[in-house]
Amino acid sequence: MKKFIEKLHFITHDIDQLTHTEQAQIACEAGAKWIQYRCLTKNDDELLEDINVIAEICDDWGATLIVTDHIHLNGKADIQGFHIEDMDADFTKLRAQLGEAVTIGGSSNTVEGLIRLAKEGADYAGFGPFRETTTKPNNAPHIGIEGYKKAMATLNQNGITLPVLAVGGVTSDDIEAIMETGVFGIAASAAINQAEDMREAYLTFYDKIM
Ligand SMILES: Cc1ncc(COP(=O)(O)OP(=O)(O)O)c(N)n1
Ligand SMILES: Cc1nc(C(=O)O)sc1CCOP(=O)(O)O
Ligand SMILES: [Mg+2]
Repeated sequence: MKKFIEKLHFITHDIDQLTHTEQAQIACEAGAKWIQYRCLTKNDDELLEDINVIAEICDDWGATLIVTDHIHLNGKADIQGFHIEDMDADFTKLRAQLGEAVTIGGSSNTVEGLIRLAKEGADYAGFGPFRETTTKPNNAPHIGIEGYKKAMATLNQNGITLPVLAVGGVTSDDIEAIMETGVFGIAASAAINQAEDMREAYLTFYDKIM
């Protein structure tokens, strides 16, 4: 089932300045239509407490709520989908488990990984890191502008239309060049939620992507 996927995904994160719910509220008030709640530090009760508040915010503002991992919470709150961070996860099995209506996104560091995600029925994929990210430092090579261009050309040659989002260390200054590579959109966290004015930062991203 083809799903609507937004071009700009805002990812919440454990930061000192703002709670996850505050981040979702500010992003939605600024126009966000896609919130990925990424919290890997709380127990289920605490997660559901956050998720129920964020789901209401998303409902009020017409935004899609995606939860990172924690697929056991499916059906326990008004969650539209899950972003699976395990790059080895079997998406065919996940689809069977979660059903057609649930949006399922995956991550990859390679074009081969993107092709696998597409074949296994992922609804979208985060492809990164664009450059170094402090949100989840990792050792994967940076994709960079040329990497996105090459990957998108390969996907096109193979007739793969999976929506690919650039992720990892993206700032508003990068948006134009990234979007010119042919990726579908961008997912970002730190450049928005750690900006001096989060609302302003979200709006800058939004204006440049849309
Ligand atoms: C849209 C989107 N893309 C990528 C990620 C991060 O996923 P991943 O890099 O797999 O996660 P870590 O293992 O680095 O935590 C995301 N959350 N959303
Ligand atoms: C959770 C996560 N992992 C990423 C990776 O590239 O592995 S990017 C990312 C979230 C986005 O991060 P930013 O704060 O840099 O926008
Ligand atoms: Mg990562």
